Amino acid sequence: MSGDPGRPAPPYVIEGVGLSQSFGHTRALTDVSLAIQPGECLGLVGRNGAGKSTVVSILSGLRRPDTGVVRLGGEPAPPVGDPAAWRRRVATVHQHSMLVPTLTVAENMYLDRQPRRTGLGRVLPGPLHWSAMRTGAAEVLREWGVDVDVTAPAGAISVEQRQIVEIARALSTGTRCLILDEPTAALERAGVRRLFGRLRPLLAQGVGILYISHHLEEVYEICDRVTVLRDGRHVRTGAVGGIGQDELVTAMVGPEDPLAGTTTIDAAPTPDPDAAPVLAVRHLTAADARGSLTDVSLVVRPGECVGVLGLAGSGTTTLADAVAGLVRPTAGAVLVAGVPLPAGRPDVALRHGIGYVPEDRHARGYVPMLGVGDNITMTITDRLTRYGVLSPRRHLAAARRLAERLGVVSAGTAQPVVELSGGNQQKVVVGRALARDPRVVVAVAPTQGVDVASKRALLGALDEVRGAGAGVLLVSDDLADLAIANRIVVLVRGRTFAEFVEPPWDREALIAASEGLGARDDDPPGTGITGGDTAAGDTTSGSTASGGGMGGTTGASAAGGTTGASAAGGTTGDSAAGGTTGDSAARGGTDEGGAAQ
Ligand SMILES: Nc1ncnc2c1ncn2[C@@H]1O[C@H](COP(=O)(O)OP(=O)(O)OP(=O)(O)O)[C@@H](O)[C@H]1O
Repeated sequence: MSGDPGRPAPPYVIEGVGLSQSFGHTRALTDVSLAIQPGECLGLVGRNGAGKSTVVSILSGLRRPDTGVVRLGGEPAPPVGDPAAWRRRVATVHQHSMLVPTLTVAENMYLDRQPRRTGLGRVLPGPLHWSAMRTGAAEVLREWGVDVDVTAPAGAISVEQRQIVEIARALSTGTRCLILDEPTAALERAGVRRLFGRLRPLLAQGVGILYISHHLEEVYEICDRVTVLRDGRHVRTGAVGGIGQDELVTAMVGPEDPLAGTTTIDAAPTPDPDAAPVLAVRHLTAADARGSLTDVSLVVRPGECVGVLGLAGSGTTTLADAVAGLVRPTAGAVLVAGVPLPAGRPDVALRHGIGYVPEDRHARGYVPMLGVGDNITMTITDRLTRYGVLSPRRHLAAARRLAERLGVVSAGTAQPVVELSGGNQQKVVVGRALARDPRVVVAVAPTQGVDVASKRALLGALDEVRGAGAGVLLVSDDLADLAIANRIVVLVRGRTFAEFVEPPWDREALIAASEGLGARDDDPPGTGITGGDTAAGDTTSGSTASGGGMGGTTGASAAGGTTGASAAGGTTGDSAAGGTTGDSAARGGTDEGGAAQ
């Protein structure tokens, strides 16, 4: 590890020395070395395409480097091609789900190590002990606080649940070396807290962890040291306490990168409050395993970005899917520019101007073997044809323009998307959603897995769309994403719980609201949200003018329905809880009055 004066003494739990790897003309890694001591958590950071996942596949035994060696506990690693031997020594949670979707959650938890009933040793192993597998899996997942049916196929559970199953599976093998490649990308805050709560005792027991994340605050929270890669090369390694966040970002992007600290997102301009909504969601009710919706109403006006925040299972992704036609609601309506969309018809939603960035980019976002150009122009092929034949010239020009707009780094528009780094795949997905100049962009976690600088570029692209008069419905629990929002609607257990109408956003108030909590202790009287437990059916949601950096909030939820909005249907009522201001009610987009315009 060149340039690391504090290099720990061997034996290392895992050590990669002089690793180099090329893919065709792409040099993914050049002479990278890193090592992890027992009980140490090493962060590995770098921009999209810096080579982090390539390091992970080499250190997990999935790929033999062109040059360099891997040692585990000071000894040579098993040969590539003996995955079972590697799995006993190194537990890896990859960026892409490695669960077998057709097997049950319990079967996935015990892949390769199924418990068996007593047999006759090696000669005649006993039959699989299915009930032990189910009970064991349920127990581990209960410890993680995940309510998953272990007999359900892994393909049927949510992205977040899948990720937790993978992490729990990796940790339950008793390994001394754990590699986590963006483990929190699909986790909400409570999940991240739980994850860190699990990692700390493991570190105390001497397990070494390689931790990859684009969330730098996590690196500062859990890692002892951090290694920075740039363009496949080792740039720096040091104790996290000795490297400030700005320094870390500069090391990642390079001092002369135009994105280094310059691009900021300006405060969102206020859209015309009297403009007819470009998107209206009316009394939407939908059942879905990933979170149901009950009577949710909201509007998005031209030039407006409405953020939607909520914990996993709160219904935020179901709302996005229902607007995009991928979930069929049981009641309610979605209108684009006043025209009701038929339920469950994504093709019609697309034609009416909905651009969609799905949560699960690997399953729904792109066709892996198709090139960047084919993927990014997929929603506009009708516009690129002449006399029924695709015009190669127009196709190439559109592909280049879109890839450039999103800053997709690839070997060219013909490169299959499967070969791109995770963050660049995400840019292709966003590019595809924006290609058709949509009236409304519905984006779920659009910056997931994207590096800090590219994040600004992606959010900038959404901001631009909004600036050009489209509406944006932005579902994200990354509060940095929500910086571009004009309003933020918070869902709790499928219902609208609160609405924040005036930036700048108060981080703590947003988090509290998403967890169904009311005013913070330190809020002055008369400010903040007073929200009860929506399940109790007796919610009292107040609203306020801005105070303490928090915009006015107007709660609107549940059967109590003291705030008229969606539950009462039809009017925006003042809150009985007091503190309601005309401002928040007038601008509150959940009012059906707005939706009806
Ligand atoms: N199978 C492959 N075929 C061709 N090129 C590849 C392949 N896998 C990775 N690459 C290239 O190697 C480089 C490093 O990619 P890698 O996935 O390791 O980056 P990363 O740092 O993990 O990025 P991200 O943060 O976006 O996940 C990229 O230029 C990528 O396009």
